Amino acid sequence: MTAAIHTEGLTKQFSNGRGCRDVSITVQEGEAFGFLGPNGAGKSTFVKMLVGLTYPTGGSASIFGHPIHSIEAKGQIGYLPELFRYQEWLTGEEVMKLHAKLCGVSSSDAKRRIPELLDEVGLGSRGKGKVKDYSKGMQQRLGLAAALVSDPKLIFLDEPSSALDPVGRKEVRSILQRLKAQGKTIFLNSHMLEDVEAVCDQIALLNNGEILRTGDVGSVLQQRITYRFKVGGYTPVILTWLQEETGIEIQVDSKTAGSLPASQEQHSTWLVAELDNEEQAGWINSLIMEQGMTLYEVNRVTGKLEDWFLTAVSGLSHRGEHE
Ligand SMILES: Nc1ncnc2c1ncn2[C@@H]1O[C@H](COP(=O)(O)OP(=O)(O)OP(=O)(O)O)[C@@H](O)[C@H]1O
Repeated sequence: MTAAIHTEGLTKQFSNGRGCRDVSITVQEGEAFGFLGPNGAGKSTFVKMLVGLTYPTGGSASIFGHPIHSIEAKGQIGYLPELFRYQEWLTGEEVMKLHAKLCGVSSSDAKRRIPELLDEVGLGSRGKGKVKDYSKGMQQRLGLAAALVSDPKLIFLDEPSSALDPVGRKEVRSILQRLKAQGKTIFLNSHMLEDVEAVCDQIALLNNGEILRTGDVGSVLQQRITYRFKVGGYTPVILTWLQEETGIEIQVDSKTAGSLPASQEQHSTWLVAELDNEEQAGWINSLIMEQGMTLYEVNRVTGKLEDWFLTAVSGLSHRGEHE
């Protein structure tokens, strides 16, 4: 099967030495690919090369087997840029019509698709209003609808929910999941790791313009995760019982143990355990309470993808921005 995206050593070096270097990836049709990286890592530059907005200075790339910059490649893609800006003097509907026309969408298809898409991104009748009166979040929603107007097979989304509130972010996540279920290929640049976890199959982490790490989201999510339980009425006897009952290594968090006066330590203690899933955390919660301890708080220490990201970039001298 021809890959939706294939790049070999794709490079864009700006005159200041920045950009991205030697990026080789393959994204199969129907896959969702998450491109992560600190600010300035080169993610947008990479996408701009693939959608034909900037020319590579090295390497090669194809979209469904067609060289990037070819009409055949461009005919398959939709793109929501990171720094979106639409014609302020037009209405949302007019922007959509313009994009439909530029993409060669027939007027009957455009007439059907535009109201559907405006509804789907939550703009609905606001599509009749001028872009100049839109909030930034509304403009981003319009950009997402415009990226989908040609019903593209491959959609590049560069930070699609950066301007949205939590409700809007959740809506966009659902749209991405629906697009994926329809078999679309999605290339997602995002700092929203929950979105990447929910939607993507594969991920790559870019740092200083180069791929630092790649992974399969399923495997990353299967990794164990640290939970902390703040309890009252702790005794070593109960802890031993908990460990025997669950077969899980649960320990007093050494960061807090001994740091408080004995009286307070007895009153409130952090227990820490590496768990496979949330069900185990729930099980430990109920056992803690059954044993007469008080459960004050439960923390999932970090998200799993966040762990993967932070571990990869920790200790790097040039995180993101090149010197
Ligand atoms: N036209 C340009 N000329 C010179 N340098 C540029 C140009 N465009 C981007 N850069 C530099 O290239 C590097 C990569 O930028 P890019 O916008 O691709 O990063 P990014 O990973 O998308 O960042 P962010 O997460 O902040 O959006 C940065 O150091 C940036 O300053």
